[in-house]
Amino acid sequence: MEEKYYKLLKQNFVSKEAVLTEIINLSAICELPKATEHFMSDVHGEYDAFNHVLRNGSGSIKEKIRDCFPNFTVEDISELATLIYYPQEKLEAQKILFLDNAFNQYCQKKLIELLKVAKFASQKYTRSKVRKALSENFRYILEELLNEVDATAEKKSYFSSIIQKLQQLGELSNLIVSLADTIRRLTVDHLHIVGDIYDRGPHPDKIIDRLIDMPSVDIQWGNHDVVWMAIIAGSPLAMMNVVRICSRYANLDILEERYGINMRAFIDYAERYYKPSSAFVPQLTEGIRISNEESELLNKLQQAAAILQFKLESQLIARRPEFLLGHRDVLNFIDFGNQKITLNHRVYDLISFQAPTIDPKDPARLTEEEERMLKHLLENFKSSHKLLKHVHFLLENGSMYLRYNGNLLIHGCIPLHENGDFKSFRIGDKAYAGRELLDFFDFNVRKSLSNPKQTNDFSTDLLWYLWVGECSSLFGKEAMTTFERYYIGDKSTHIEKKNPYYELRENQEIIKMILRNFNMDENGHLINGHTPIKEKNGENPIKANGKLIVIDGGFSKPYQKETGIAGYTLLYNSYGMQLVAHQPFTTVEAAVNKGTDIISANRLVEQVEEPVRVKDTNIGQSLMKNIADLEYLFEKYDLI
Ligand SMILES: O=P(O)(O)OC[C@H]1O[C@](O)(COP(=O)(O)O)[C@@H](O)[C@@H]1O
Ligand SMILES: [Mn+2]
Repeated sequence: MEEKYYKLLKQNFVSKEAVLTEIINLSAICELPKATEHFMSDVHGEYDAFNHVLRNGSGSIKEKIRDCFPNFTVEDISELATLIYYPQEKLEAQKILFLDNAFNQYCQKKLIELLKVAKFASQKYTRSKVRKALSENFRYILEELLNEVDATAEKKSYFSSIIQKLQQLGELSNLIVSLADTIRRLTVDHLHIVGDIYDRGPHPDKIIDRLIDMPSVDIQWGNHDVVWMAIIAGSPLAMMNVVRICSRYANLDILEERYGINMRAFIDYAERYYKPSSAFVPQLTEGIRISNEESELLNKLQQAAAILQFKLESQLIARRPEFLLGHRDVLNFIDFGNQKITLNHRVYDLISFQAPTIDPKDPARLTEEEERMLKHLLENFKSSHKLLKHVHFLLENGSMYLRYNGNLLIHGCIPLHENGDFKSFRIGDKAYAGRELLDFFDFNVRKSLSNPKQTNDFSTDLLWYLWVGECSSLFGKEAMTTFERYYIGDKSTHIEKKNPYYELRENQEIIKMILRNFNMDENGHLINGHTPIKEKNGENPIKANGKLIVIDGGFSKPYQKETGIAGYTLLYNSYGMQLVAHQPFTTVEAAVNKGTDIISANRLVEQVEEPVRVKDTNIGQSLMKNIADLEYLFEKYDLI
């Protein structure tokens, strides 16, 4: 086996010297500073804000400009940064402002500045990596220009002749756009999305399209992602939940326009059975207006989806006693005649509870019409090419957790008992806890999606458990009180009690224990999303003596009034980790025309004594293994 392996390896090299060259090349890469990782989470469909933070690299671009041009004023930095964030829009705005000649001069000046920044940003990469970051159309010209930007006097005319030619051919603007893209790509090397791309905001689909085009990205699934994935895995229950949330946040466009799902039959059904009710008034983001008619329709759709969700959930609870969700079988606790419900031995009045299609004797039963409609609608969802593409992207590039460069990334939590022990989830005679539990969930997410035709199988049902279950690492609460929030006035029933993890995670010993359970070094960090940090109440996103960082992006507009800011993102480069706080994003126009940025503060999480090098990273570890193999090959070259 060993021998075969080295024979194969040898085929990649024409000579012993070629092996040596590769060893030198890889060893040099290992000594380079570690590239920048960017962490975002809970983007919740807010494409413009997400796109802005992606473009400004949470402040990394401005930092590069500052380091490259120490004499630049704040205004100079902001000007150039805007051009790098939004090159197309910025150039168009400048064109209107200037006469032709002045515009050309502007372009020339900016091109030189951009080349200098690009050269500066490429310092920590190999030439081959920089070449890959240049757009194919302009690769040769850009390489020339990058080489010559600091040209000596005799080469100056060569440099300017290239620029003049580009100007004559009307290509200078395109080159600037391409160079700005390269700078952004060189500044942030890898992106982590720590869950919750979907729901509440209007454009999750655009976010995923953007992620698909990114060179290096991974995703840790959030509860709001898994519930969309569950639809493609065949769950009508997850589908009703998604329809309910889309109606609640006036986002039907995602389904109808973007994913091409025909909602006609469902709309018809909801119109026939439901009247608007105050608990179901759609939640609108500030500044968004809809007509009364639309609002009433969304109201009825939300009610219809909610009732169907509760029926299907009741069926699931009955067929999965092992999920221990019996106490959440709300429809079975209702006294329909008196419009009351008994929860935890207490009786509550139901408010505006409309259930026109429920048979009190068998409340979980779907009517024939509902059976047919749901079957049809599910087929519709499952034949949306775009949705399939997006879910498969999430599946292939995502996981329940990720261990990356010493850090552990998890959207929600690790379920714990109050005493800090791992809380286990029992299925049959096996109990899963900690890392084993997350591996079990991960395995079943993949299994359910490999059998999309099965709708009631264990794996598909488990995806619903991930949405509402007490031992779900994505939910992290005792129970989801959707029913109570809609129909019960007593607010104490609305509370969703968090898993003890959320208190215990303040303690660094707990985080170390979790890292050990994941077979990781205690020096690493745990990175979470999921829970908005209420900065205005003084909550600190850096916990457990710096070992745990919560980066709920707070992008979700409806939640910004609670948090007081638009949330956090994280950067990890060769100098350490920085947490970045963001203000709410306004519009692209304001960003382009006024240079409005949304970064309010950077906070150092940890500064390393020695800059982290590639050899200290995951990629570095595998490069070192390659080097060891190549060294062996080099030594025995003539014998193999
Ligand atoms: O405010 P909304 O959109 O009705 O959602 C409330 C529900 O969202 C949840 O907070 C889950 O969503 P998050 O993952 O964004 O926290 C549930 O616990 C809660 O019942
Ligand atoms: Mn979440």
